Amino acid sequence: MATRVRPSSKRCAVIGGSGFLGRHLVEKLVERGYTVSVFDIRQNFEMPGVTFYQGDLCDLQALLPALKGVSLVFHCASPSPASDNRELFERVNIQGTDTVIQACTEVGVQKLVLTSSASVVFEGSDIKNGREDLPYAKKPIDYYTETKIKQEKLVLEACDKKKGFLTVAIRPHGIFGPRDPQLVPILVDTARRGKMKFIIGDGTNLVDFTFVENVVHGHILAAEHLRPDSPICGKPYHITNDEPVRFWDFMSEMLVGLGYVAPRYHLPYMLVYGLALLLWLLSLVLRPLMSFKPTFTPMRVALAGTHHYYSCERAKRDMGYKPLVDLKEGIKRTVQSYPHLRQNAK
Ligand SMILES: NC(=O)C1=CN([C@@H]2O[C@H](COP(=O)(O)OP(=O)(O)OC[C@H]3O[C@@H](n4cnc5c(N)ncnc54)[C@H](OP(=O)(O)O)[C@@H]3O)[C@@H](O)[C@H]2O)C=CC1
Ligand SMILES: CC(C)=CCC[C@@H](C)[C@H]1CC[C@H]2C3=C(CC[C@]12C)[C@@]1(C)CCC(=O)C[C@@H]1CC3
Repeated sequence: MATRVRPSSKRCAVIGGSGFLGRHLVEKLVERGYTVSVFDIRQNFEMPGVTFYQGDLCDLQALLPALKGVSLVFHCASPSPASDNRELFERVNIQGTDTVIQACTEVGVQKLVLTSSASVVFEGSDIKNGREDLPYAKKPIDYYTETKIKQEKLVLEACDKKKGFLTVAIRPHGIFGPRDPQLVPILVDTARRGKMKFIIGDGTNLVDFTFVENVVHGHILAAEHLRPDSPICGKPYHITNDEPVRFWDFMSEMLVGLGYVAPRYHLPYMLVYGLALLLWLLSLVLRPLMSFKPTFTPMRVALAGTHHYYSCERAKRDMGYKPLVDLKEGIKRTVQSYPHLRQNAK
């Protein structure tokens, strides 16, 4: 049993704090006067007011020192959604999250804020202004989503006012911004390989893309509203830019901002989805012989060709959430932050 140190309300830990969202969160917390412990499998920056603990969150003994004396923990670590390693997702997102809860209880952490995902309700068909009471996906579209569902349930079910352990889950959608390792880099890579010429479907599908600083704001508001008398205990909250946008308009704006040509030829959604499914099956069958990763996975095609946007009314009502940076400004800041990904960049 670990010894308990009296937790300070301005001391917090960010698990996954070296990642895209995690690092933005750490920077904002420090700006707001928090002392931060980062726990991550890798360390990629240094900052005054931040102590690093390197380790695997599945390892209880490695986690305990990082959480000791801390009253608030943010858990935003996950394997990349681009992976298809089922065992890794189960180990990190399910068993690892169980270990995080165990570590919090052992050292007397009072609040746990989980970064979940709005995709926990997404099954590949349209969601328009979806609220948090939508049922979890019965047929999750990939292992990432399947394990994010189980992870969210674990964290919300662990909320126990009597024991003084309060939890909440933030469900962002399509996070973008400076240093994002996924959306813009994958988009640019696809464009550079000449594969961003086509619009999947009629191009009118609306989607949420959320600027990273708004996601950070939602996390901090949740942490600061998490009290025994608060309605947010044990509940999930959508955090979005509250500005659903056509998926293909958003992608085109990013591409054109970086000097690439916007996609313009339309392809039928079902045709592309069918091809993506076929390629994915082929990659599974051929795995013992050769490894190839299709760019257009069934998940990405579904995300690119359907409506999926979510209401953040509950976050507005219960924690006074309002996006701080609008989509136009978010896109501008993101484009400016990637000079090396511009067309013609050396
Ligand atoms: N990006 C998005 O659009 C969305 C993300 N989310 C959620 O937000 C969270 C943060 O995502 P994002 O910042 O994009 O992801 P990142 O991959 O940038 O950050 C996750 C961090 O967690 C680390 N990590 C992974 N496995 C472990 C482990 N076993 N022990 C300790 N650290 C580990 C990663 O290290 P390494 O890189 O070496 O694996 C990385 O530093 C995730 O929970 C994700 O599910 C939700 C909705 C949308
Ligand atoms: C069609 C194509 C190749 C577009 C390139 C952009 C995509 C890589 C992104 C578009 C929507 C993004 C998204 C996620 C990852 C990156 C995209 C597929 C998530 C799956 C990340 C993790 C989540 O929790 C949900 C996200 C939904 C949107």
